[in-house]
Amino acid sequence: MSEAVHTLEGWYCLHDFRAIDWNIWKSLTAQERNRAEDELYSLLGKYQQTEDQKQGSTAFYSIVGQKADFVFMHLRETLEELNELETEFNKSLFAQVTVPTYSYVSIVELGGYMAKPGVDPMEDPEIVARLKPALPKARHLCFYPMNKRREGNDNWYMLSVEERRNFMRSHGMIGRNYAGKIKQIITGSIGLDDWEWGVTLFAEDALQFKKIVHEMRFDETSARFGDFGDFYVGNLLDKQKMEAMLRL
Ligand code: VOV
Repeated sequence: MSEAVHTLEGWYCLHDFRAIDWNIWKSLTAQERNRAEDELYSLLGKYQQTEDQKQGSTAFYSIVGQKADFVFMHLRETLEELNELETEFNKSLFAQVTVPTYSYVSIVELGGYMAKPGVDPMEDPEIVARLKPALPKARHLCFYPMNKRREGNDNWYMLSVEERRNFMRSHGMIGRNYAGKIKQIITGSIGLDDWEWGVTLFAEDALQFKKIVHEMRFDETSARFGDFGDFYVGNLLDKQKMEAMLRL
């Protein structure tokens, strides 16, 4: 039996991917479209208020390609609050022109491989800020779920904690090369959704997503043990950008 790594958890996370049914959107009257947009923007205003009160955070991005048109990434203290957000949006007029295409439920996680022994991390404001972050408003977002492989000799969970710590050290060395270029939010989802982690990356330059995933792919941590779900990539949205996207 290998020793489980101690993890720290922060805010719960919901990635809510939606497509817009443009036929329905175009079939509405101008007045109905205005009402639907007003509701959406008032919800965005509420999300910003929650963020200003440090009670959570929401990232709002368009998604390029056919997998979705936009994503809300919500962080909140409890699963109940995420449920309330989802239901409140689903009841909105604007939701009636959207189609849910994917969602992911997880929780902000910091692994314990690099933890300083004897220090209570929850006393460290730095750590707490990383567990309950204000999500970046970077130009681009990339999301994908991933597992650590459990197949034959490539079973991450059968490795000793020493071996895993060494792998994660080399992973972290690569990651550090992207400090200032990529902000990563790792969310754990074992027991919460279909993969073991959600990886959400923020960058001003979308090419950096390709650079870091490519470089990590050659590192044994990912080369041997990384299994990946679908990738989603997109661009920062705000009220003005959404108005332009929705304008007929
Ligand atoms: C953008 C930079 C970046 C940086 C600096 C970075 C650093 C670190 C450190 C120091 C640690 C260990 C924390 C601890 O345990 O103290 C981690 C942890 C983790 N990472 Fe990471 N990662 C980055 C980026 C980064 C990427 C791009 C990916 C996807 C990997 C790929 O192949 O697509 C990733 C994955 C993970 C995961 C799934 C975990 C948890 C693994 C576990 O088993 O617990 N991560 N990550």
